[in-house]
Amino acid sequence: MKPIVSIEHLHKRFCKGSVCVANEISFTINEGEIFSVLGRSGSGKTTLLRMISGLENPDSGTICIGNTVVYDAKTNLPPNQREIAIVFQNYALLPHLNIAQNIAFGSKASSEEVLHVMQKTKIETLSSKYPHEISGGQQQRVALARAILDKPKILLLDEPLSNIDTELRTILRSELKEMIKLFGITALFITHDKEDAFYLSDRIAIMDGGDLLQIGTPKEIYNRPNSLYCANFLGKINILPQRFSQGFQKRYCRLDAIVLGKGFSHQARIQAIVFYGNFYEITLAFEEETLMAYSFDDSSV
Ligand SMILES: Nc1ncnc2c1ncn2[C@@H]1O[C@H](COP(=O)(O)OP(=O)(O)OP(=O)(O)O)[C@@H](O)[C@H]1O
Repeated sequence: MKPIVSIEHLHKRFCKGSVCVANEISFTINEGEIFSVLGRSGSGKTTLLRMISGLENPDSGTICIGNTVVYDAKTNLPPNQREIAIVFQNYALLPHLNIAQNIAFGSKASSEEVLHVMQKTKIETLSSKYPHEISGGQQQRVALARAILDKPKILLLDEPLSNIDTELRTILRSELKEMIKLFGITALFITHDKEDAFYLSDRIAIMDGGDLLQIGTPKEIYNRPNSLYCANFLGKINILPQRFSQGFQKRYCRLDAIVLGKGFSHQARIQAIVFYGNFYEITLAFEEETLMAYSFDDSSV
């Protein structure tokens, strides 16, 4: 796999050194990959994206995009020389320009290339409309068309699905993935939403307090979290008491890893049952501890 973005030992502190937002971060993003940085608010995701794009200066480290060093101790290329494109949360379309003008704005692309990208993103019929006259989904496609027109090496997506209601979000998310894969774009997606990250990503990096805690495929980080923080962050877990952890390699396990009624031979009192529609969440009380499990089977509840 060919790395398109390589970050080495990226370091950044704010507020005269008191807030660390990037702590010696190193990772690569491969060609054609959707790579997500997932973390809680304030974990440093946006600052990382801003440093890659050249909108924020790191304190130290190296950033390479394609074969070009865009930042190191001696280099600091401005955003327009980094071969990047950014899609912001609100899409940042210019209200006084029509859709075709919005897409072509600031680009050296020919009118044929603008038309081609509009056809590919299925927005050619919106050409003379203005941003306020089109839907949220169409706005996303316009923002994407504008971003990919100049064939950036990396597309940076800064929480584009935030503040959108659940129903539309699901549609936009699937369109976003379809478009990115259709154009073979390499993308860095910043998000605090686990479901979005799982849906969109080839690999996910979990970030907290300026640290990159774990990088892996969605399955790897869900099934083999490398810390209690990552395990907890991605879904509910049980921290296993010693007597249950016999036979398990791990100290903790996910609720869906416990199958009730099949060889589960410990005496327990059912403390709570919560019905979630397609499954139950059951809290079992033992003598000294509680354990939570999911059941997808009405007969065991
Ligand atoms: N220009 C700045 N000056 C001082 N502190 C800043 C600055 N920008 C960000 N911070 C602080 O750095 C930390 C990380 O901010 P950042 O916006 O990168 O986090 P985030 O994970 O993207 O959060 P969110 O999802 O809320 O945007 C926060 O504590 C924030 O208050």
